[in-house]
Amino acid sequence: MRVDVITIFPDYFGPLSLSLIGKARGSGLLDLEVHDLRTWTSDVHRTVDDTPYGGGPGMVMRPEPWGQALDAVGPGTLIVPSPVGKPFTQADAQALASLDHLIFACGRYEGIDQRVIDDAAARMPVLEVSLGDYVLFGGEVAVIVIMEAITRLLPGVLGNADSLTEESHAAGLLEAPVYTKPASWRDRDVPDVLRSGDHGRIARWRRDQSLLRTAARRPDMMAAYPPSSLDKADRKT
Ligand SMILES: COc1ccc2nc(C(=O)O)sc2c1
Repeated sequence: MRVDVITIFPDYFGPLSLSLIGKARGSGLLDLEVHDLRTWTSDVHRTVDDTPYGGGPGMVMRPEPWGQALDAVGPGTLIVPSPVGKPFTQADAQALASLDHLIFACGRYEGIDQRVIDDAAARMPVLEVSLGDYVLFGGEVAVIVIMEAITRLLPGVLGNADSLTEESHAAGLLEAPVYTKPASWRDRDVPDVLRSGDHGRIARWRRDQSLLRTAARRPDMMAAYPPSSLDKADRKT
């Protein structure tokens, strides 16, 4: 997968050289390049923003540098983290992980001139996404989160791909509690079923725990969880 990130703060992306993402880059599974938007400015002050038409607080990112930057690195699928974007989900991460070329545009200030998005949409798929109902300083942190969600889904990145099938949101439920040694810790014991060796019982216990957790913490996910799959899964275990 090829990924281009365009930002006025390239140093924000140091974390993408660490851990499993760093390894994915080193092994060639992920070809990631971070670009400084100011590369595509032409004035001595390398200006990327200006006052908003219609008045109002703050500054808006100018269209010219963005247009030239996207011409240079595109076409691909353009992802623009934004407070007005669609909520980013695990399903989005799974869909994006199957694509060949992603381009991330990191907004700052009050945002990017809308014509940049409209012009890009005439030449490539554009997704405006938000991480949640809160506002960050800019898109950079959102890109790091999205990149982590996508990269871990790339074949060969996670040592044990089985982790992907049981984890929260993968199957539409929150995952069950996890335990490791010691069997007793500060007078708290690991549930006996997990030490029983009875894989059928263990699978049923984990599923029940997932359903209880999801119902308690994420009723929205439960509402979206098709009853048919509840029956199917119960038949399986
Ligand atoms: C100006 O660019 C921004 C500003 C805030 C912001 N907040 C996001 C979020 O996902 O919460 S993405 C994003 C982009």
